[in-house]
Amino acid sequence: MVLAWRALTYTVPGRKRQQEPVRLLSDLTGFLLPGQFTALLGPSGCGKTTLLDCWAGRKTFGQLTGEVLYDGEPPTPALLRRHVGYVEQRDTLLPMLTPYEMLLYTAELKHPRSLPAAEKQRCVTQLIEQLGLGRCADTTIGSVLHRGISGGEAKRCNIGIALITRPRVLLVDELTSGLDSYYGGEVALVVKDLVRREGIATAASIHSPSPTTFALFDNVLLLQRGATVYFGPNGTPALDYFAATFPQLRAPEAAKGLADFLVDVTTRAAGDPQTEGMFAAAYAESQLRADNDMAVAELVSSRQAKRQLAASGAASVGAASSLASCGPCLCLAMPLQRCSACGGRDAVAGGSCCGWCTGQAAGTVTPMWWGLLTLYRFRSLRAIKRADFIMPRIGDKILITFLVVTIYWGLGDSLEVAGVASTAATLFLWSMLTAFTSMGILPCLILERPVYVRERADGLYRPITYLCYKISEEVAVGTLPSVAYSALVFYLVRLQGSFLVFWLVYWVSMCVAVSLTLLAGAISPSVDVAGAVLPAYATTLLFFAGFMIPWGQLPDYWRWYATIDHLRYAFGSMMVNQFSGDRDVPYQGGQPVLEFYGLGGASAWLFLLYESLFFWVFAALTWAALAFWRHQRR
Ligand SMILES: Nc1ncnc2c1ncn2[C@@H]1O[C@H](COP(=O)(O)OP(=O)(O)OP(=O)(O)O)[C@@H](O)[C@H]1O
Repeated sequence: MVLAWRALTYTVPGRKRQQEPVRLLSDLTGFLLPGQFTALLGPSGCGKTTLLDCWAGRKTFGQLTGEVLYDGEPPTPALLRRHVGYVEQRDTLLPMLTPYEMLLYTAELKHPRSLPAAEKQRCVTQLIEQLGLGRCADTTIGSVLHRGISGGEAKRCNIGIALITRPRVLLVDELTSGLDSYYGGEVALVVKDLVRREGIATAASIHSPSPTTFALFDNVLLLQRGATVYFGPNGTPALDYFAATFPQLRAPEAAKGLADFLVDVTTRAAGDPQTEGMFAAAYAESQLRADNDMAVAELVSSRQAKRQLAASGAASVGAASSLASCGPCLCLAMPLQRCSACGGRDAVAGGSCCGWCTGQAAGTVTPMWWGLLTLYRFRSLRAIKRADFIMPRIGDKILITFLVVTIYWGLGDSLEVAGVASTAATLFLWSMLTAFTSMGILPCLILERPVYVRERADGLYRPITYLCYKISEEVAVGTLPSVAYSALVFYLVRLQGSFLVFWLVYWVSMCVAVSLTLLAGAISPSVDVAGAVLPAYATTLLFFAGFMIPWGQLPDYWRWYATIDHLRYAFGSMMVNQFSGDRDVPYQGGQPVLEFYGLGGASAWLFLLYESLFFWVFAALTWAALAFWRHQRR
């Protein structure tokens, strides 16, 4: 596949309204050819990452003009996901997996489900070998706090993720960042080897490569302030160009130290108003630019002609095979037809499919249930073995259960005024417990956001799949222990009514708290913001739950808030369960208990139903935030 770009310009709005838009890329033209390795070079801030983002279709704002063409055509999101591997600057690996597991996990979600498991394992083993990851294949990736594989191995693992589907174009940001010259060279060598062997069109941005590493690149694209300064072959041709165009510069002898020379002169020139635009202007006027423009025009038209030829050939094969469309969701018909939309590789021209059954229509190659299964298999099963995952979910509840049981031991069946008051306090405490303790899961939610953003952009799963995975994981971890805490509190405090209702209220509150916490995590830009917003919101709920101020004593203008306070339904349901029937005895001022708390005539089951509605509302809002709210502006 050939990647070509023509007259590419990218501008972002100025920081203040009155400010002019800022041009980050100016009139760039060039191409990446199969099997060639291109270095993206230039001073820090010259626009290397911006250009990679534009090629990979990852820009979320700003104005992009000009053309980015893959084999002569503007790319579709499906083409970018399938044929373009993008290794971003920042590592986005799952710390609890090993490199082998990380690659296999990605393979399970990026390859069609129809590809046999043995074939996926074979692809991963081959990649591990090609990337030289054999020695650390079974070492945990780790994180800053728990060291695992080295920085170079992590970089190679990230490159492996981009190579899983054997992309035709590979884009790598900061190929050697954070690595010493030896490991940087090693990573570059591995990529070079793959590029040549697999015929991948590859570009990598790089800072201060050693001469040996730089010599691995076939071409150089040198940028300065978003403009091309040089685009052409590496080595002597680059030196010759600079020597001929700028005889006043003292070029390094031969190609040794060429990368440093190029970056040094352009960086120095960028600081001097007299020489700032000199390099870009010279390139724009040069024969080299004219040749590059012509090469791009030829490449684009020849690729377009080739595609048209292929399309007309495919149409005639399709007509001859007379395959019927498999139509909407006729999943069972697909293995027989192996239609192009579902099978990808085993395409038979002429077949078509709605794609829902495979997930293709939603931008993934696997259906939702497969995505969920893979997330459980690779992430949840490992997470539940870790103390730092389990403790925030269980430890705090054990402590609160211990306190409630030891403080209110055996008081739950008392109908004295003091007994009723202490039981109401116990039920209030118990109904609000999950709203506060669920906050323990916030940090890990926000910290894994970069992984979510990358995996979603790579088409591994949809926001709904991720949401269902997160909710079900939390609920699954909390359900069994919830029976234990509820039973301890219910029977040891000697609470009355139905244990089933008591436990169900706790369980539904836990589900509501999970979806609320996920919502806070999804909309908050950082752990700090989420950590401030969520407790503040939960605290407001306490005032209107019906215990601190009974419903009847609430000012009229605050009743609306009590109506949308889910704790009110949790507390109300527990109170009705505890005090209905004979236990609804006269309480303060001679009023029956339930009437005093504004619960006269209320139904425990109906309140439970109201409370469960909050779960769906918060979950729907979380889905919308995951799908449409972009924290990353790039
Ligand atoms: N959203 C934005 N608004 C304004 N300026 C931006 C925005 N995004 C990037 N820039 C600026 O655009 C320039 C190019 O940024 P980019 O990240 O592409 O540089 P780079 O060459 O990759 O840098 P480095 O080598 O240090 O990673 C920088 O000066 C950066 O500050």
